[in-house]
Amino acid sequence: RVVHRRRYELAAKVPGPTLWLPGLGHIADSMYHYGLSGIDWFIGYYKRYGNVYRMWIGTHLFIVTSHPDDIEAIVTNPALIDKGNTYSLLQPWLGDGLLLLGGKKWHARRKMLTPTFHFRILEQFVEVFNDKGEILQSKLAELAGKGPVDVRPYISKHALDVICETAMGTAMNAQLQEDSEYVHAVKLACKGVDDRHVFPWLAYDAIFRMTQSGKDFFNALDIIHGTTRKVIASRKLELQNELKQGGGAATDEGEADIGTKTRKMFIDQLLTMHLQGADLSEKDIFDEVNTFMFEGHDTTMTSVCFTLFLLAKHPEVQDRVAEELSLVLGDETRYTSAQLGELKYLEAVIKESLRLYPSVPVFFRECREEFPLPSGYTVPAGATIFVNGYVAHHDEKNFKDPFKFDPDRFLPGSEAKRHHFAYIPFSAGYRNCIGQRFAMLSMKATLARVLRSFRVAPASADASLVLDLQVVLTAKDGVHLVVERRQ
Ligand code: HEM
Repeated sequence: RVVHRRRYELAAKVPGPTLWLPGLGHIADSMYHYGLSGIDWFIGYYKRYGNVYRMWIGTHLFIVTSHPDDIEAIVTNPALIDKGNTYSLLQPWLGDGLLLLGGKKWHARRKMLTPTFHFRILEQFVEVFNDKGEILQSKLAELAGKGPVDVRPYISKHALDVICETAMGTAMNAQLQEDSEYVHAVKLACKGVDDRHVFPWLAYDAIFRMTQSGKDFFNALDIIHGTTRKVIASRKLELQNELKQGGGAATDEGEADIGTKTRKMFIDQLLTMHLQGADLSEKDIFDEVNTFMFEGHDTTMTSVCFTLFLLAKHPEVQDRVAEELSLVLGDETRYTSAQLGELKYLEAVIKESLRLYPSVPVFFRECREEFPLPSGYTVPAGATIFVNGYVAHHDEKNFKDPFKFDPDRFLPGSEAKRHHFAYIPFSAGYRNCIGQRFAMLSMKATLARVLRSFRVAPASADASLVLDLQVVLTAKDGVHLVVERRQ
């Protein structure tokens, strides 16, 4: 009871909306002011209350901050690595994968998985990016000259093909099939998670299971999990045979030897560790593969779509990108990781796009003990810290003219001028995105492929996007672009 009283006392010192409907707290207030979905309330609340404010959802307290000093103190604090219940809706899909793990288990797993994202391994994925990119290129060629079209389904299938091949070593050929059961299942599973975020009563399993969305969700998980299980079983058999023949030794850097073509994907690296006696069970591998599939698909897809939209709206920037591409890539049709590394302007464009439209705009930390924030307020024990990167990215204290698309902000040399924790599309500190370098490389490869061959334009001069926060930040009505062949 003392802890509760203290929580209410500390919460009362933090600004926030009046609770005029007990039990519904923030939800009622944000619906009243800003509607049911969308993210307008992020900026709305920032304007009303500043960088730090409180929210009650039911009886649970959230302290929201977008202050870079607070963000730094939070993400670099080893006592603040647990995420609590905020991600529990993903549990049936991802189990105890890295994204959801906490405490010592997370520490050990993170240490074990870090080498699987070594740059030497990522370099080999460029071949996959080339193969899948060529298919995307041929699909977009069919759209050229045909007027505005929603490019998202094309980019989405491409992203799925890339992650299936790199995470599971399996070609799903989503781009080549009209009706893939697996692709359909991934879509339904994402929709189920989205629905549960938008309609809070669906968070209760018993209610969710009675709805069509819930039935679709659990059927979809059966298909997704069944596929992961099958792939693990067959790759394990292959690896066991290869190990018997003397391959697959660990290198002195502790990473799995991925010398042969069939043994380079994430799943093979995890299975090699498992077979060599690491503390990584088959169930752990199952959860990690599902996590990579989930984290590595929608995030990059939505970011590529936003970047294409921004380039369509800013032809002068698109021309500069095209110039850089022709300078660095010449007539090459298969790109190398070294060439992709040289595309500094394209990199600045992607970073600026992630500033304006971060795929993962917010994240959470569970606060078990009172935590004083550098900005002045104290987070009570038992509250959840809500880090709002979206607002930090749109705060004029951090970025001049924050709603303007200006990739020059991210050209080499410019970044040193601002607070290191004002820009956090991949989070930062202990629990930053383990797939960050993979994501940047794959997005560069995709955008280079598209923009080398095509010019994109908006569907109309005043085209704009309605943002929606689903599992990731998305454009609610798709991304409609005119695609033309580049001469
Ligand atoms: C544009 C693309 C991406 C963005 C913006 C992004 C962003 C993020 C963010 C903000 C987090 C922290 C989430 C939190 O603390 O709750 C995160 C974590 C994570 N990301 Fe990414 N991500 C991207 C792509 C990827 C890819 C391609 C992969 C894997 C192939 C991946 C795997 C993960 C994993 C496993 C975690 C959990 C890390 C941990 O807790 O130790 N992400 N990502």
